[in-house]
Amino acid sequence: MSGVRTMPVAVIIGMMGAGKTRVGKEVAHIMDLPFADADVEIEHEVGMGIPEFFERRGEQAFRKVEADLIADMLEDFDGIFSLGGGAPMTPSTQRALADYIARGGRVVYLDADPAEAMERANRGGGRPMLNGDADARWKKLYKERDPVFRKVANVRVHTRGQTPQMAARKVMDMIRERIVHVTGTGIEPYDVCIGEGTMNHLPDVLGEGVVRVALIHTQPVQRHSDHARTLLRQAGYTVSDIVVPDAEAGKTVDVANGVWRRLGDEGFTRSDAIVGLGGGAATDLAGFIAATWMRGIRYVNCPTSLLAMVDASTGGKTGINTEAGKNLVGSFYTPAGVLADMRTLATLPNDIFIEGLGEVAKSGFIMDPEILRILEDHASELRSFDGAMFLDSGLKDVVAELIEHTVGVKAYHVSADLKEAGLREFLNYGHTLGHAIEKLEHFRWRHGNAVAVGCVYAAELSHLLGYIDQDLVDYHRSLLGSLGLPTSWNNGSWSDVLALMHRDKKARGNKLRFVVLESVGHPIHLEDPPADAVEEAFRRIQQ
Ligand SMILES: NC(=O)c1ccc[n+]([C@@H]2O[C@H](COP(=O)([O-])OP(=O)(O)OC[C@H]3O[C@@H](n4cnc5c(N)ncnc54)[C@H](O)[C@@H]3O)[C@@H](O)[C@H]2O)c1
Ligand SMILES: O=C(O)C(=O)C[C@@H](O)[C@H](O)[C@H](O)COP(=O)(O)O
Repeated sequence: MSGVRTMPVAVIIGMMGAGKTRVGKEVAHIMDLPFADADVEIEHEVGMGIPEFFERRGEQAFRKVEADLIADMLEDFDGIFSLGGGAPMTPSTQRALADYIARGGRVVYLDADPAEAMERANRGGGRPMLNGDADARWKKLYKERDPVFRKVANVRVHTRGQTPQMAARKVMDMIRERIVHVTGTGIEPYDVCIGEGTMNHLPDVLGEGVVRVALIHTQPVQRHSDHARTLLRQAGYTVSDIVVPDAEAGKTVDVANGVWRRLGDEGFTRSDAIVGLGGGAATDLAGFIAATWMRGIRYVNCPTSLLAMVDASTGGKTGINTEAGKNLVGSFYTPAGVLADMRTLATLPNDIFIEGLGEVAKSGFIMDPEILRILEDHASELRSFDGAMFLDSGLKDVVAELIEHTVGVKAYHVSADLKEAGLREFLNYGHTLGHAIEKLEHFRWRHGNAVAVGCVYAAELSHLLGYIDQDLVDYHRSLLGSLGLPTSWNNGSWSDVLALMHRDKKARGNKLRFVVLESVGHPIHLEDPPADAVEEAFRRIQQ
């Protein structure tokens, strides 16, 4: 073994005949990686074929050699590694795979159609585990192994009816996925899956108990909702397609009422589910419907805007706007999963992409300087985002990295403080003024743009009170400006702004509360700051 600790890019498991070797080789070929098959490695090591080894030494001896070899390869092989069908049944291998996953590994369960796999497994013979009535043996083994495979794998790929090339593409997309795990007190753990084709996981995330699915989406994302509907119908769900008014026009009590009526008319029960697909407005509404229908049913978010991917779809803040203000009615209600399918970004207009960078930068300011570095390094490419070119460009990896980091910041705060008793308020950096701007602009200003101005305002306030120096205020303006985000606003009176800031959810009684920075990555709560500083900071963002 070499001194440097390395590990496979992916480990492929599955039943005999699932295509582990064929598909694994194809994945390795496309990704330009080495491929190893545990059975072939074992044959080299023991100097004979597996049937002969079984016959001479028995299954127990074989499993011991197999487990030792797998343990070594999990520490020392940097490619695609396919395991024999029975390997994951050995407890020490299960532990080694769990450790590999904990180190960031991907254990892919290649879940083939039983008839196809059985037919392939029987071809050519040479499988000691299928001696006798091969079909009956295969079925028995499947019954024992399938639940274990599901447990030990963190990626499951269905290959029914697919050519090895198609299955390999699917595996590749899935092993390239980035997954952020959200957990914490009061949270049923769930994953945010980021990558190309993550929407394909919808049936797995919804699960088997669900019968009807309400697919809530807006018209501009029709192409993506068509795809989701097809996936859901293929998986056997009864799908109600619910198109809601676009953007903030969808986050109203009238729209919510219309959706509740549809759910009632179509017989939605507690075992049914909601899928929210679209920008943050659609996922906020869908989550709110899920939280309120029968006091809470399962929901999955499929965010399609950058902002929804990095922020709105995760964390369980659901809600609508009312006459009183933005997001003042809602609930904390956690999704069963979030599928951020980067393919959907191919149709995203440039201005809506840029808006999303407002929340990305906010997350950098409050916690993760790496986000700020990536934004600085790629500002001009990000600013020129073009959906039509995006998936074939190098920007794709940059954006995936930004999404993963930003969701990580969100998950950290949400995991520690789901109901926003303190720490989670830091995610609201820039929002006290931001929400007021949105309301005064009758929601024609985009959320992320308003948050960008709000961050500059918070920086000015922090500087006026002596927490940060002018350089950091200037940095806010230059970074946000370089991304194409606004840094000033001059379209409303101070008294209107102040009144709305008093309705912010962070306010207590007559006292305003803000989130400000002490330095990058160190936000603090600012309670009841002096009125003249609060107003002077506003004057400074008017220019
Ligand atoms: N719940 C939370 O934690 C949270 C966090 C941040 C923001 N939000 C909310 O999210 C909303 C803002 O989200 P947003 O910026 O996504 O705005 P949005 O939902 O209004 O979407 C912006 C526009 O882009 C369209 N769109 C989205 N994806 C598209 C795609 N792939 N192709 C083409 N068009 C697409 C939408 O239909 C809409 O017209 C606000 O209501 C904000 O309050 C909520
Ligand atoms: O998740 C949170 O908590 C946030 O504050 C994230 C914000 O970026 C987001 O805009 C959220 O919708 C604002 O929530 P609100 O409670 O201020 O309405």
